[in-house]
Amino acid sequence: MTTLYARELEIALLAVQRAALLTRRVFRESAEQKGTVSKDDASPVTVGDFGAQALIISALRHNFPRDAIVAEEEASVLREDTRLRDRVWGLVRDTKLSDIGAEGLLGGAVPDVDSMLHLLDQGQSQGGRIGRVWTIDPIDGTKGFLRGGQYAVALALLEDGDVKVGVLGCPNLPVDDSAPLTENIGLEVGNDKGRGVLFAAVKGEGATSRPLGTGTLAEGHKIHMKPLIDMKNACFCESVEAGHSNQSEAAKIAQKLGITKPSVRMDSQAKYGSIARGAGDIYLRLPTSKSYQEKIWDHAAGDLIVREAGGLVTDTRGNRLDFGVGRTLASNSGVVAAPSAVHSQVLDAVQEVLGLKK
Ligand SMILES: Nc1ncnc2c1ncn2[C@@H]1O[C@H](COP(=O)(O)O)[C@@H](O)[C@H]1OP(=O)(O)O
Ligand SMILES: [Mg+2]
Ligand SMILES: [Mg+2]
Ligand SMILES: [Mg+2]
Repeated sequence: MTTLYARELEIALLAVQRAALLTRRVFRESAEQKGTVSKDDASPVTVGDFGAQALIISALRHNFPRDAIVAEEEASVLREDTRLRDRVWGLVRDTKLSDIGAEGLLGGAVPDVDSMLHLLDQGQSQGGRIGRVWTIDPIDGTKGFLRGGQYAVALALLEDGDVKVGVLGCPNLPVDDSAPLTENIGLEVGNDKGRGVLFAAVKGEGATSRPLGTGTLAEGHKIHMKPLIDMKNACFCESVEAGHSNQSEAAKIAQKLGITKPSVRMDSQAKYGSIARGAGDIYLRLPTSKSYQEKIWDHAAGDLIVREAGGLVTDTRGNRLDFGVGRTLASNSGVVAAPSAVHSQVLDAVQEVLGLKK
C-alpha cells in the first residue's frame, strides 16, 4: 500500500493517462497531419508533444502550484504559427478523462488558448538540488511516435534532486507484462487492442504496471525485473536511432557478455519499463558524442521504475544518475541499467569495450 506521495502518485497517473489519450489521437493521424516542426537542435516536435505538455502542466499547477517544473517543450513556435497553435488548442480543449471525478482532480479543462500557451511556458525551471521539481517529457521518443512505433509520456517528481515518484505511459507496449519484447515498428494504427500500459514507482515502495485505458484507473500490480540466470540468454534493449546510442559498441559488449540474442531496438523510456517488468533484461545507452548531455526528463521516471523493480541504473562510469545538477544529466555519461545481481558484470564489459578501465 502506498503511504508516502499517494496524492502525487494519483495525480501523476491521471495526468499521464489524460495526456496519453491526447497523444493517441495524434498517433492515428498520418505523418503530415501530426503537425511536425523541427526544433533548433533539428529534433522533431508535434502537436501531440505540445498538447500533452499543456495538459500535464495544467494538472500540476492545479494541484501543486508551488512546485517547479522542468519540461521539454515551450510555446514560442505556437505563438508564431497560429494554425499550429489552433490545432494544439483543439486537442487540448477536447481531451478529457471519461471519469468525471478524475477529471475534476486534475482541475478540469484549460479555459482558453492563451492559458494554454502560458501553461506550456511553465516548464522552464532550471531544476537543481533543492526542493520539489516535476520533470515532464510529453512525448519521449518523438521519432518513434512518428515512425508508428514505441513512445512514452513521462512524468517524475524530484525532491532535493532525488526521484520520489515516476510514471511512464506507454500507449503502444503490450498490456501483458509477460508478452515477448518485439520492435513493434509500424503498428497497426487505430487498433489499440491489448496495447497501452502505465508504469509507476514511488521511492521505497516498489514499481507497478497497469493497463493504460480510457476509463477509471485500474489497480496497479507489482512488477519485478527477471532474475538473469544465464547471461547468454539475456535480452538487451537499445535505441532505434543510431545517433542516440552507439549500436556497434553495444554489439561488442553483448558479445563480451556472451549474449547470443540480437538486441531489441525500441524508442523512448519504454525500454526502462520493459526491463522493469522482465520483458527484457538490460538497457544500454552509449554516448555517441562527447558534447550531448542527456536530459533529466528522458530518464527520471525510468530510472526510479527500474530501481524499484530490483534493478540498478548507473552511467558508463558506474555513477548513479544525478538529477540534481540542472535540466541535464551534466555529470553523467550514458546509461547502464540491469538487474542488481548482474549490474557489475555488465558494467565491467561496458567499461572494457569503451576503454574506461583503469
Ligand atoms: N545525440 C543524442 N544522444 C542521445 N540522446 C539523444 C540525442 N539526441 C536526442 N536524444 C534524445 O533521445 C531521446 C530518445 O531516445 P531513444 O532514441 O532511446 O528513444 C529523445 O528524448 C531525444 O531527444 P529529443 O526529444 O530532443 O529528440
Ligand atoms: Mg525524450
Ligand atoms: Mg519529448
Ligand atoms: Mg523531443
